[in-house]
Amino acid sequence: MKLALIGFGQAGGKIVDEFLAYDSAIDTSFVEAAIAVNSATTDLQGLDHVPQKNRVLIGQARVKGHGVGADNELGAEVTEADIDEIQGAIDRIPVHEIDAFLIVAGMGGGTGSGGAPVLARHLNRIYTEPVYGLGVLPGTDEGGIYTLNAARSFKTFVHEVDNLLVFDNDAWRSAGESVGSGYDRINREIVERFGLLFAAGEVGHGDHVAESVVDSSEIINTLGNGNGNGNGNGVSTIGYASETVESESDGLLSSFRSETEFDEGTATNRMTSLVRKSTLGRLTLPADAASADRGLVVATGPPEHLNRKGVERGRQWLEDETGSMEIRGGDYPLPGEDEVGAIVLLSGVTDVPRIDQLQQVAIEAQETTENVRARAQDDFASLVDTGGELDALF
Ligand SMILES: Nc1nc2c(ncn2[C@@H]2O[C@H](COP(=O)(O)OP(=O)(O)OP(=O)(O)O)[C@@H](O)[C@H]2O)c(=O)[nH]1
Repeated sequence: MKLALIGFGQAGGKIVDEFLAYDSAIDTSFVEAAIAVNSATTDLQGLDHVPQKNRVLIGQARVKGHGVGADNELGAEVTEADIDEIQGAIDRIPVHEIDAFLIVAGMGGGTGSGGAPVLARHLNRIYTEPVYGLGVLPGTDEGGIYTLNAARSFKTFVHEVDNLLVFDNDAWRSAGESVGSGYDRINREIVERFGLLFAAGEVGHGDHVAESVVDSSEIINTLGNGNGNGNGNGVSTIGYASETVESESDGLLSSFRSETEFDEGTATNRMTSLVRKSTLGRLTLPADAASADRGLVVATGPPEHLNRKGVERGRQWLEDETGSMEIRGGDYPLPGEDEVGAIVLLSGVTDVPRIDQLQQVAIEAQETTENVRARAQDDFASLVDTGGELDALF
């Protein structure tokens, strides 16, 4: 499917940058346009792929290009004030050629966390195309303010978008990695999963006609349709699993194999177990698959290793697992690749322990912050209080 990507804040911009690198490395282009919005000049300068003219600096009057310092209320305010600047960049996109907007943001900071929901509301008011969000949750070790920001942003963002796709940094961090290299690796993981899904809905592999290619409308129907007012179709998470196979260009063995020798049973069993692995393994946002409302299974890999029966079995398994009748399935053929994979999109998940935990910690952080503020005010008052015996200068 064709997307207009908008990266909000530092994390959002870096992930969109990575999407652009991925999009040009594969031969199915799903990025129609990419914009980066930030209140920090240096973050915009650090991007490699987003075109210069599509980098929008907001909040200059308030923060002079220095960012909002993890204050997401300020992030929302400066976005509101400078929405015309962002609209100016969006006006250059041929919106009639896109299937959806995707706003990408880290939810723990200030600019993306506060600004992304404001932009989602704005876009949903103006355009009929669906507006999706890709929200990144902070690690649990980042501290109270990031958790509080993320919980408040999540609560707001989810109602302003047609679906909120979520990636949890906490579930994907590895011990012993520096923050910088950790994010680079995580960003590649993000882009591989979401990129494969969006590219699947944009198949253009010439004469390789798959048995049942996934269409962008199937992704949109799974995520939730744009009805012009956002209106929350809930939260989505993605699973992915793959296995190396021998591709047709891999030498003698395969060159002797004819169409009729295609091992239907192996391909079917492989795909069924990949769908299970993908659903029950590490999701972008860990969640109980049984709580999903809708789902989509996409089989990827060399067309000679994909069969309709495999997708159908995987789809049926997911139907049983979720108890949902709205599980779609299809192929994304990748000629010449040596991996067969299964992407599982679970939409409308409600059993998400990480969100419950995030909200709980955020409520505690909010209470602590209020108490500390109140105490600090009292302490300050008593610090300067002289019992009325000293006059102020003016
Ligand atoms: N996956 C991923 N997460 C990131 C990356 N950079 C930051 N984050 C996460 O995103 C959160 C928000 O950080 P930023 O995107 O830097 O914040 P911002 O939106 O630019 O806002 P301010 O810096 O406060 O103006 C952090 O708490 C991290 O959890 C990144 O490159 N990849």
